[in-house]
Formats: sequence, C-alpha cells, structure tokens
Amino acid sequence: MASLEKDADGFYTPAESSAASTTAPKVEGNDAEPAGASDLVSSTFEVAVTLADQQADPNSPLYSAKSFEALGLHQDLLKGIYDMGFSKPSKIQERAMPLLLSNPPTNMIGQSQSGTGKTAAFVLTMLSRIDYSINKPQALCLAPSRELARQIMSVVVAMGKFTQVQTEYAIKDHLPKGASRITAQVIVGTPGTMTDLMRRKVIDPSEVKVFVLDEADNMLDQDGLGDQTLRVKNMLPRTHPVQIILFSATFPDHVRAFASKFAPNANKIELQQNELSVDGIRQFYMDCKNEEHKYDILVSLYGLLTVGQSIIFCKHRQTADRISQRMTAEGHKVASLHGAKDAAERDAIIDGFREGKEKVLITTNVIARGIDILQVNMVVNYDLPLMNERDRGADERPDIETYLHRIGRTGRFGRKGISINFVHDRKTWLQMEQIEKALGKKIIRIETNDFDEMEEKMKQALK
Ligand SMILES: Nc1ncnc2c1ncn2[C@@H]1O[C@H](COP(=O)(O)OP(=O)(O)OP(=O)(O)O)[C@@H](O)[C@H]1O
Repeated sequence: MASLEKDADGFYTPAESSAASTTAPKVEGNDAEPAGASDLVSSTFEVAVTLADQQADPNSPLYSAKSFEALGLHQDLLKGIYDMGFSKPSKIQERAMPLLLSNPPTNMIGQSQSGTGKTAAFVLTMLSRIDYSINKPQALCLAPSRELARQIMSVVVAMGKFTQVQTEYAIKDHLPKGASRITAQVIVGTPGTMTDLMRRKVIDPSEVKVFVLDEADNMLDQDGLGDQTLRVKNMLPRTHPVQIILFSATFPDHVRAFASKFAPNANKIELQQNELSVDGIRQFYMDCKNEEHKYDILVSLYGLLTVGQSIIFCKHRQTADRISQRMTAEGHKVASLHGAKDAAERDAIIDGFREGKEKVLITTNVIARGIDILQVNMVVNYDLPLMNERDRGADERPDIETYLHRIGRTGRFGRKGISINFVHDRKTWLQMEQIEKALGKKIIRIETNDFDEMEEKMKQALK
C-alpha cells in the first residue's frame, strides 16, 4: 500500500511497482508507413533487404533473436503488428517487452536510440494491460507535444485495430467545452491538458493501471512540464499499484535520479554515451560567414532538401516564420510550425508535411522529439540547440540531448539520413565541437562554395 506522504521533490512515496493484468484487446490507419516503404531508396525491395540485414546483426539496435510471438503478446495484437508491416522486434522491443509484460507488473526506465521502436513497446504494454470489458481510463500516456501525442495515438489505433480498444485525447482544444466523463480505456495527451481533465474529473483515474511518459527525461526536466507530469502522477489511484513506464533516447545524469524516484524499483535498460547516436545518420557542418549567409546557404540547399523531406530547426519561432516567409516569397514550398500557432493550424501543418505536401518544414524544438516521418532524410540545425532554450537562462553550452533528438528525426529504423549544422562564428564553431566531443562521432565539414561537392557528399551519405 502506498504512503500518502509527499516528499521534498513532491512525490507521494513509495508507489510499489505493480498492477493487475487482464485480457486481450479501433480505428484510423497509422500515419507512419510500414518499414519497407520509403522515398529514400529506389525500390522497396532494397529497403526490406537492408532492414532484414540490420535485424540480423547483433550489434544493431534493430537486432533481435526473438519473434513477436515469443514475446507473449495476444493474438489480436500480433495481428495489429503484422498489419503494420513489422516482421521482427527490434532490440528494445525484444528486451523491454518481457519485462513490461511480466507479472506482477514492474516499472520500467527504458532507453534506446531515436527511431528504434520504443513506441511499439509501450503501446503494446498499454494494450496488453487493459481490461476491455471496463469502460474507464486504464492507461494514460503523456508526451511533450500535441504532434507527438497525435502520432502515438495513431500507433495505439493501428496496433489495436483488431481489439475493441477505445481511445481519447487529452490535448488542447480537442474535447468540446463541458465534455463529460471520458470512458475510453487509453488516453494519450500532453501534461497540461491531462492535469486539467483530471482535476475537473472528466478523467476518472481510479482504474488506471499503466502510466507512460514518452520522452521521459524531457517530461520530468523541462520547466512547467515536470510539475504538471508530477501532478498527474499524484492524482493516480493509491488503492492499487500503477505500472510506471518511462522511455526516451536520452536520460542525462541530472534526470536519472529523479526518474528513479518517479518510477521506483524500475527495471532499467540503459545506453552508454558512445551508443547514443545511430550510425545511419551522417553528421556534417557548414561554415557560414554570418547570419545572413546561413539563409543564402539554406536557399541554395533547397534542391537537395527536397530530394526526400527535410526539417530545419531554429532557435526562435520568429526565425522559423521569417525564413519560411522569405523562402515562400522567393517561390519555394516550405511550411513553418511552432508553439505560437493555434491547435488546428498545427495539426494541419504537420498532417500536410506527413502527406508530403511540403517537403521542407521549418520549426523549433517543439517537434525535436519523437516525430516519426520516414521520408525525412535531412535535418538542418539552422541554429544549434543550446541549454538556455531549456531554462531560459544564460547557459550557452550546446544541448546535447536536444541535438540527438533533432538529428534523430531522420535515420529512422535503419534508414540513412543526413544532419547539417550551420556554424557562423567562433562561438558556434566551439559549440559544435563540444557536441562532437560529447558524442564521439566526427562531424564532417562541407564546403559552402562548391555546390557540386556539397551535392556529391550528401548523395554519397544517403546511399
Ligand atoms: N519491429 C519493427 N519492425 C519494423 N518497423 C518498426 C518496428 N518497430 C518500430 N518500427 C518503425 O520504426 C519507426 C520508429 O519507431 P518509433 O517512432 O517508435 O521510434 P522511437 O524509438 O520512439 O524514436 P524516438 O526516440 O525518436 O521517439 C516507426 O516508423 C515504427 O513504425
């Protein structure tokens, strides 16, 4: 039985890590293509072979010795998995699923590189643990952005296609004002709206068995997000244990202790510092003369950026809007997305980009994490991510975690990708050098005045 005492960090302790398990498990298609479909390579056959090879290589994060059947999943979920085009689990799925599904349920802190299939691991756990005969919320999942919450929901819906699962969002401007009780079993949302709906008793948490934080380090660390996440946790039932599942590609040291408190007695799957980035992403930098030159280079890159799809990360919303307006005025087809846009506009922009209506998306850290669009083969750090964007402080060191998440929008599940960092003075060059050192991977220079070389290097990297 958990104590009701709140400690210095605001936790109610100790939440013993177990919950009840139940039976087997609707709804629109997954917007992520099944593995094997990609614009990056000329034929789907080639991709399938590459993926199979990687899944057979014990050193690959996609490797697995087991089949999905061997993970003990319900038949209806196996159908969903195969319907999505998956054939074998990835390493994180193989390692985490047995631990996640064992009884009594145990908490999990799971780390695995970007694009290696963490979502499926926690979605399958939620879908395995709910009792489909009870029409009450039983699994809550939080993500740092509405775009990611919507993407996770598409995976819940696709994997749960052959179940009776009912789902609902806890994201801004989704539910009608004055909505009554949510009876859906799986709720996916962002911390602010989830807290609000729980406080107003629209969400009754009394039957919740599983609580998932995707991008957990960010959810626990970031200004505001951390407090709200904790509030959600503190509203969970104390009459029975709730399985707490934290997943991310990064768990910086200063968050680890807090994560262990948030998910006590958890099974842990961790990566070494040198394993953090995936090999399929080739990292480059371009030496620009000044801020204005960055814009000129970006425009000259446009033809290459549109070979697949690209995401351009800027520090400020205004920069994203300004670049996007300028490029649009010059006849380029780009879109910009950031947190100052309203909910409906954000949904339309990301959906349009997913459908390939625009090939270039100019954005901020809002979609640095989790977004899975397989056709994205290039990421540009127009501005390098800095620590001061996390806490609005004075810390001008590079934000290694955000860097990893940003470049991880490409190179998904064994695909090839390119990241390009723009540096334009000594300070930004040194910041990039720090990133290089921290990750132990070379960031290769590309000449900005030799377009042919630029093109050649980038095409080679995508082969
Ligand atoms: N076993 C599998 N076989 C084939 N494709 C898979 C498998 N598991 C996941 N995928 C696909 O791999 C892609 C990346 O998965 P996912 O988005 O879960 O990565 P992630 O580890 O959560 O990454 P991030 O850290 O960036 O959030 C998705 O398109 C997903 O559909």
